[in-house]
Amino acid sequence: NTSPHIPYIKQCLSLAEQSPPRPTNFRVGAVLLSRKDNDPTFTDDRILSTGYTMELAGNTHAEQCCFANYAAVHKVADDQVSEVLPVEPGRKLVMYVTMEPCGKRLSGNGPCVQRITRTREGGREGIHKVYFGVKEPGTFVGESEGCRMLTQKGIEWEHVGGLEREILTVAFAGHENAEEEVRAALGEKETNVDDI
Ligand SMILES: Nc1nc(=O)c(N)c(NC[C@H](O)[C@H](O)[C@H](O)COP(=O)(O)O)[nH]1
Ligand SMILES: [Zn+2]
Repeated sequence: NTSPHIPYIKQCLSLAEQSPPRPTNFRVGAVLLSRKDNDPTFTDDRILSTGYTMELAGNTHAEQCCFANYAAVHKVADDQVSEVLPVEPGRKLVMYVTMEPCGKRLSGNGPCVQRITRTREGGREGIHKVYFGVKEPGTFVGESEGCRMLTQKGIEWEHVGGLEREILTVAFAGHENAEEEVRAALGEKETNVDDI
C-alpha cells in the first residue's frame, strides 16, 4: 500500500516535466491544497494552485509560480498572496513539492522558504506543512538549509520517499552530466567490477 502522499508527489512530478530544462537550476513541480483536519484518506482535499520551475516569466521557482498563480487568480500582487489564501476553521494549507524548498538561491532571488513562511504574516495560519520527494542536492548551494529554516519558523515538513530517482532524473534533465548527478544525488557508490 503506497502512502496517500504519493499521488500528490506524482502530480508535482508531471508538473516538473513541463519545466524548460536548464543547467542553472532544477526542474521542480509544486501543488498547494487545503486539507480537512482528521481526514486520513484526504477525501476532502481542495487543490488551490499549481506551479513549475520557469512556468512564469523570469528565473522563477515552482513554489514561487504556485503562489504567483494563486495571487493572479485573486487579483493581488505576488507578495500579497497571504491576504487571499483561504482561512477556514478545521482545514489546513498544505504544499507538495518534488524537491525541498530552497533556503538560498545562487541568483540571490528570494528563497521559497521565505515565501512559504510569509504566508503566516498577519497572524494567519498560512502554510501548515510541506511535503517533498527529495532533499535539495548539493549542486548549487551545498548542504540544503530549507528544512532547517522551515522548522525555525514552526512550519512542519516531511520527506515522502519512493520517487527519488524519477524526481532527480526530471530535476537534472537540463544539466551537462545529468546521469552522473542523479547517481551522485542518490548516494550510489560507483559499482566497480569486483563488486559485481
Ligand atoms: N525547490 C526548488 N524549486 C525550484 O523550482 C528550483 N529551481 C529549485 N532550485 C534550487 C537551486 O538551489 C537554485 O535553482 C540555484 O541555487 C540557482 O538559483 P536560481 O534558481 O537561479 O535562483 N528548488
Ligand atoms: Zn525555490
